[in-house]
Amino acid sequence: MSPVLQLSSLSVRRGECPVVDRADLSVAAGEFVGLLGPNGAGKTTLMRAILGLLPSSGENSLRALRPEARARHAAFLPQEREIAWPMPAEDVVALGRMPHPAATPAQNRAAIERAIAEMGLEGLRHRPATELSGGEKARVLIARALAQEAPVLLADEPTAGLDPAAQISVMEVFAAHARAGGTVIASLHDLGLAARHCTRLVLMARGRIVADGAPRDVLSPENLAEVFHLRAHVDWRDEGPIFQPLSVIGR
Ligand SMILES: Nc1ncnc2c1ncn2[C@@H]1O[C@H](COP(=O)(O)OP(=O)(O)OP(=O)(O)O)[C@@H](O)[C@H]1O
Repeated sequence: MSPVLQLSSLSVRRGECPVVDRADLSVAAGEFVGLLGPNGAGKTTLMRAILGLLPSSGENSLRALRPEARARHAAFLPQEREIAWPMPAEDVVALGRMPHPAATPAQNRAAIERAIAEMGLEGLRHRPATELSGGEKARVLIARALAQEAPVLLADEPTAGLDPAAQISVMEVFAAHARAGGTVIASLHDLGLAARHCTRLVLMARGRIVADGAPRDVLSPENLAEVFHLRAHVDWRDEGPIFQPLSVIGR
């Protein structure tokens, strides 16, 4: 299957330092990729570079698209959960339709309603978005990204600040998006959620991709120790892995 995103030797420099260092990545339709790595590993920088929000060198298939086409191809959930205007939550979700000027009102309404339902926002839709809690705002912004109906969804820490049930719901919505032929790349710090829901994990450390593959291979005891400085209990059960960080090592 041809990739929906292809990076070759993608690098981003901040001053003298490469903060993303020669990243090679090929992602196909149907994949739910968990982007992992400790704080400062380069996950946000990589996602922003993929979207053309930061200058980068190397090859990036999205860069070939004009900005309007890129916005239809890839939606982005930024790490910051800021909503500046006191507009109703459903109007924030509707902003996801901006890259679709040729869509009919019915198409727009259907996409907005789907996103509101997927994020369980029916009871919040008329509330001013600025008055919502942190987790509620996060769900509104995820719904905005879903309403964009882009085949590729890049989400920067989508589960941060969400209660456990909301975290699982978001991961299930993303997994369903991938099963329906979309592609999701989400940076995650919860290794258990990543192992349980993602089809593939990409592990970054100091700007480099150091492991890429099935959750069981990427979350090896060696990678947990060397990259995360963690000793953990991982039980790879049939119903899904159970992951428990136990202690910090070698730091
Ligand atoms: N504007 C900037 N100027 C200089 N260095 C920066 C800038 N933005 C980010 N960096 C550095 O780039 C590195 C990668 O940052 P990035 O935000 O991509 O990491 P991350 O993996 O997303 O981390 P986290 O898990 O903490 O969100 C970090 O060392 C960070 O300090």
